[in-house]
Amino acid sequence: MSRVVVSPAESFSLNISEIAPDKSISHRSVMFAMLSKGVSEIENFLRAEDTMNSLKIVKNLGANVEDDGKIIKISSNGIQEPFEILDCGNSGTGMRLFCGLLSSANGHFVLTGDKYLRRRPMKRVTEPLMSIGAKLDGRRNGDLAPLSIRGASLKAFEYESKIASAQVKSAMILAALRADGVCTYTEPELSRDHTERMLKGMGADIKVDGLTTTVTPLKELLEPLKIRVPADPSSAFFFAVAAAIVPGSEVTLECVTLNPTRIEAFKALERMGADISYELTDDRYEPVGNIHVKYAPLQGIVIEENISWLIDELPALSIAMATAEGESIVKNAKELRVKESDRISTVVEGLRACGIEVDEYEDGYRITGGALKKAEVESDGDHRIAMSFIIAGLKCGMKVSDLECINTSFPNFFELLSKISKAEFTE
Ligand SMILES: O=C(O)C1=C[C@@H](OP(=O)(O)O)[C@@H](O)[C@H](O)C1
Ligand SMILES: C=C(OP(=O)(O)O)C(=O)O
Repeated sequence: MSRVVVSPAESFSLNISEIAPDKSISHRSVMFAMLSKGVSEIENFLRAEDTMNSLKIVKNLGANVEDDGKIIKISSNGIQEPFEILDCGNSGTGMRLFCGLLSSANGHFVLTGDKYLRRRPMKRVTEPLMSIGAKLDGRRNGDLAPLSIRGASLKAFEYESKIASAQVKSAMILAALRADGVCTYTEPELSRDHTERMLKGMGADIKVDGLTTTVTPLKELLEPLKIRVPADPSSAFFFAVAAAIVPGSEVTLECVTLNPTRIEAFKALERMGADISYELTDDRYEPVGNIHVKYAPLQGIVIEENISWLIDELPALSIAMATAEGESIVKNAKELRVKESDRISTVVEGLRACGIEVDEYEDGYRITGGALKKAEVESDGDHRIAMSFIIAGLKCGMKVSDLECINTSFPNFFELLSKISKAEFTE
């Protein structure tokens, strides 16, 4: 299944309750279980490559994992030095958060990943961690994986980050839990806050005041985590765009996290004209609920603030922008260049292949909405690019190649797509 030809869709009306579970929360759930004194129970864990790699790493670090296929139970007697190299696969979240978790653990650890992850910058975590005493190294002076970590004693810190990154923030919060005094971390814009919510829910002393998070190191192990992972808004968003661009369509996306740091792309789609409503159904670690999206003609939009709140959805949003009336601009989104692919280049090249006028900037792009035409697009090994252009195919037909990457975050994507469109696979 390395290439797919997608046919244009007729109007559809769907309820989807099987959107892939949240990737950010799934990674964190298995890592944080290692900081607790009892048995953590994780229901609806994302069984995709990125998060299964994190689960495997947690096992290699000595956790006791029982999995009946529905609930994963994890208990730990503390992090053990592993016999294996720890392979994070394609996952930036996995690699960067493990750096924070392992920096203070007893032993030697080697983290690696696939060829895409091994080209992504790691200095953003290795540098601040090393500044508080962590012993890390990697290719290009600690910027590129494979990374090695020798656990060490960490000093208390007051760190001001220049980038709004939940991965960096989470790595530093995990380090702070084992530091020798109270720590503060300040970010330039609020990034997704699952780490703070989940660790607080487990009893950690974490206070958030605007952009500053204060962490008091653990005096004892945390309470076990008992969580049902909600659906991932970043995965749900592909089907939101599908409903927003196929005239006469509507979709209800069930049990999605409604965390405000995660649903900004839905808000942007709403500002473009789509008819969107939200219904809260649960609120434990996270607000969770249903999102209803109904087609309406779209207008262009400018996106320049709170970029980290919709960074992963920008490729899919750019498909909506390409079908909208008028111009859309994305600015301040340089981070897109260091994701699984350089998502500014892959979006720009893909849309140009579909006949859309696009200007590329260092930190974003300008899209002039128009008639998308069928083209052949390569994903460059990037799941979000592959799924975004498949969704564009619902409008005009599309051939997309290099599809295996979709398994990193959304293994049942094609099963759900088949409810809307005919997809034919070729080698
Ligand atoms: O913390 C997380 O779970 C994530 C944070 C974001 O990355 P950055 O921290 O690099 O912005 C996001 O792009 C990634 O998909 C998941
Ligand atoms: C950027 C992403 O993930 P990660 O950084 O964890 O590889 C993503 O899923 O779009």
